[in-house]
Amino acid sequence: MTLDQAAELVRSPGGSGQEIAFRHFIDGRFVESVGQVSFENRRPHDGTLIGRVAEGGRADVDAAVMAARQALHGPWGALSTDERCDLVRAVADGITRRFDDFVAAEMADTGQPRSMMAHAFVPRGAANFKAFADLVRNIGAESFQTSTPDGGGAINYAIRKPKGVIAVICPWNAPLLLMTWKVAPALACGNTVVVKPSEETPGSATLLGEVMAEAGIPKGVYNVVHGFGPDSAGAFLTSHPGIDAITFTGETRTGTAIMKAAAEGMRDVSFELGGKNSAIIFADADLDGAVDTIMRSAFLNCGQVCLGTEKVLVERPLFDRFAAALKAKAEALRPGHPDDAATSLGPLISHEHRAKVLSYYERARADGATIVTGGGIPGMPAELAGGAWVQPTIWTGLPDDSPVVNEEIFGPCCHIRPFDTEAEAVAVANNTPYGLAATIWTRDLARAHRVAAAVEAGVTWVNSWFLRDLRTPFGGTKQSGIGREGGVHSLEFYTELRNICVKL
Ligand SMILES: NC(=O)c1ccc[n+]([C@@H]2O[C@H](COP(=O)([O-])OP(=O)(O)OC[C@H]3O[C@@H](n4cnc5c(N)ncnc54)[C@H](O)[C@@H]3O)[C@@H](O)[C@H]2O)c1
Ligand SMILES: O=C/C=C/C=C(\O)C(=O)O
Repeated sequence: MTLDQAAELVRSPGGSGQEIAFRHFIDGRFVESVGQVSFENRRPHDGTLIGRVAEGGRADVDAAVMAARQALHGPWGALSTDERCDLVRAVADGITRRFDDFVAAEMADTGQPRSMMAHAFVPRGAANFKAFADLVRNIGAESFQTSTPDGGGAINYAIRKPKGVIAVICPWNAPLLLMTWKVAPALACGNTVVVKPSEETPGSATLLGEVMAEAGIPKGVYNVVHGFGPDSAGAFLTSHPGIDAITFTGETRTGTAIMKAAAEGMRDVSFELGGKNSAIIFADADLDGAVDTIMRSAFLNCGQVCLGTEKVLVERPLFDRFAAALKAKAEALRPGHPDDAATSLGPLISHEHRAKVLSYYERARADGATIVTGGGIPGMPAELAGGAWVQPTIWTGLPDDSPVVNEEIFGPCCHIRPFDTEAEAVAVANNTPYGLAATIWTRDLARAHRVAAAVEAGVTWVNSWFLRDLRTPFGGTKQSGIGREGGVHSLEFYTELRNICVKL
């Protein structure tokens, strides 16, 4: 298949009625699986078939890792930092040029509204490549003037070398954003990558292969192998001896499995894992601002955002007004076709994931929740009835030990709980094995700083949410992650720092 054909197939997500073939992208070419095995890819908003996805076996993974190794020691490894960063920047320009194609691919794969994809998630694809091309081009390295007993002195200086061939394992909830958040720094630092997109969302990673070729990235630098996790491309990739490091975004329990694979051969890992994030809203908060923002942090992307809020803690004097205001806004959300401008709520990624979310809706009932709104499946028009739709849902009154307020649901739902003291709010927020994100709402900035430092989260927003400065350290504490990526912190993972001492 030529690159143009692949673009055409990915670009027209079923518009022409033809099935789209998502092939691997290995050594600069779109290829079928050696074993000719494939699986279905369906649209989450109506269940219709987008096409079939090649399922990578060991031979496909091996071919991709070999291509990445050859590129590393070939044309890619021979480039100067400036030449490499020029090419990485060209990828950002290529994504911008193909913006509509990426929006189409992400809408087809996730069912999310065009407005969200176009304004929130897809722009980050280009932004990620731009940020790291500019960072690596301009970053220096540390050195020391060292005293020596003979008085002659020495100079110690550090150099950064790429780690090698990086395995990039991606989730389905923000496919382009999250994959490029890893691929951009990996390439900018001189590595080569083998990407394993989620089985749910093959489109944008496949399309990016075309953009890489158009940008002049040498073949073998960026490779994509589709498939599943266990006993499939994911597990074959993370256990491949030719992989030098693994960056993974996904569920915490998957991280455990991947960490075991990484131990063989002592490969370094960078993990962005699950969360059960709290919003702490004090009585002096800007009520409208808090409601509008929690609406996004609880329901954006149909609640499928790792940084999203599922535990809402409200100081008692504000509790009733906050709950009523959030209920009204949630009930105004409109589920619908991703391309309908009136749509403000997309579906969940799959019927399998919907069954998981609905099991928590049932558990909330069993645990005695007051259902403020939602709790089931919305009535949808016939043409959308096959989609993985759920109602945005708000509960109050659950006990602190309910799984609904302790386990990650990853759906459009949240529990609102009153609190009376700052210490109580912090204790409830921290009562979780996760530690990914939190938001704090108060006009008392001394309290904001104090509570932000007390909450066990890798990322905390005050009077805001999901404001992202790509230079900041990003990652989870506790069981929400290992390592930090963002700005210079990404260099710590994607390069090996070596120290050289020269006797003067
Ligand atoms: N911390 C963050 O920044 C962040 C961002 C987005 C999503 N997430 C988390 O991701 C989860 C949702 O994504 P998901 O359902 O795709 O996660 P998942 O763990 O089910 O799958 C993620 C990826 O891992 C692959 N995989 C699964 N088992 C594997 C194995 N044994 N070996 C190798 N690869 C394997 C999958 O095929 C997929 O590509 C949520 O828990 C969410 O919190 C975290
Ligand atoms: O669903 C989780 C979103 C994660 C976002 C990022 O990793 C980011 O903003 O870089």
